[in-house]
Amino acid sequence: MSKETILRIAAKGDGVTESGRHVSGAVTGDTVRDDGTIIPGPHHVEAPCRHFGTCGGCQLQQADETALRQFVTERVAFAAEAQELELGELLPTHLSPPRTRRRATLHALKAGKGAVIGFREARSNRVVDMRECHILAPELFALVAPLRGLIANHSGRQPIDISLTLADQGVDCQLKGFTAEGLAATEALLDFARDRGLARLALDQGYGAETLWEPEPVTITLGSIPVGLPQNSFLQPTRDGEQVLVSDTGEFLGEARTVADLFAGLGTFAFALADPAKVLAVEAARDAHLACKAAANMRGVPVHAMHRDLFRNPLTADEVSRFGAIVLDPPRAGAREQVAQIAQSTVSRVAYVSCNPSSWARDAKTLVDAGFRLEKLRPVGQFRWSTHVELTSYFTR
Ligand SMILES: C[S@@+](CC[C@H](N)C(=O)[O-])C[C@H]1O[C@@H](n2cnc3c(N)ncnc32)[C@H](O)[C@@H]1O
Repeated sequence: MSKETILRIAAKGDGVTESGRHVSGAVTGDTVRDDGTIIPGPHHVEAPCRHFGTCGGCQLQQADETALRQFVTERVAFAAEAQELELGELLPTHLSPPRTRRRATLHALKAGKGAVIGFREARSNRVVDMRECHILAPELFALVAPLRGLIANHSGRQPIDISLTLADQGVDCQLKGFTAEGLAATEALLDFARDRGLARLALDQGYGAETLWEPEPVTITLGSIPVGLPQNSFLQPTRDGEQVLVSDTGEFLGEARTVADLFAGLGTFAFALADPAKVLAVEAARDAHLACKAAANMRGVPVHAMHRDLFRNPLTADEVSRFGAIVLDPPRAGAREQVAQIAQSTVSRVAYVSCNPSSWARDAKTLVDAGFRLEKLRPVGQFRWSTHVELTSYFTR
């Protein structure tokens, strides 16, 4: 019987052999027989979590640190190669450690007299009843058992989505699909929030998130500025990952005195770069934009927040040309329209942070065709053990 070696892990997490065969569950260095049997190689480890294989939260726990790092690095490097981008320096890949995820959406259902709570199974609506988790920050995981109890005692039977975010004051928790009818139900929720020391508890009963409990305004500190945290706003998934993204952009653009932060969210990059730089922070989500604006005004930070849809109404080439540097961190679709304007501008320094190597590579090609050089590129894996990959990059001309 012939055998083949797994050379790399492909974008969706399968191992791939030299002949291009995809093998689910195999990692770099494994051997696979004709009948599909995987003979574990030096990078194949026992998954740390008992739920691995059923839980849809992780795809790559069978890969050791070296194989994971190689996967994240190659995802980014291959995307660059596919667009024939010439690279100055590939910076070391950053992987977030276990138990650092500071935001997650879990799902829950009543089951018999109890309840199940956890991530969904891959490609299924079934919820895995989470008894351990190696990705969630301990503050989030500590709420899983109490939430199971809360939902078990609840009268409704519809599925519930639970969004958890670790904010400055503790955990911000939103329950979607959880109905609280009557005073006793509301009091039970308030007791829960107080006893668990929640920073905020909000219910979405079909009319948007309504806050039940928020003893002091919930914030997230960006740079050194506490910024109000609106419900459902974007936040980098791990604190250590955010630090790498922020420190890279600071290093890339450190001397620029005027910066436009595009797709700015709450101001993750804007507040880190501001003072000495003056920063224009452009964002389409209204709540995030207002939170950024209020924090900048209250603290007297030189961040000017602008509410604008950069897909339909990107900063024009003339507007872009007024800045010493641009940082952009678009959603997964990338920033085709905005990058076309940057290409036509006279700006010469661009830091591009991305959560999708493919759309990034397409946009990077537009920049390179306009005379930019890709100076630096760093692969980043904040979603440890998953196939989501991020990166920082720096372009000059
Ligand atoms: C990947 S997040 C980055 C946010 C921020 N830079 C950070 O690191 O926290 C992308 C941001 O782009 C915003 N966004 C999505 N579509 C947009 C559009 N068409 N115009 C402007 N901003 C948009 C989202 O609301 C989100 O805040």
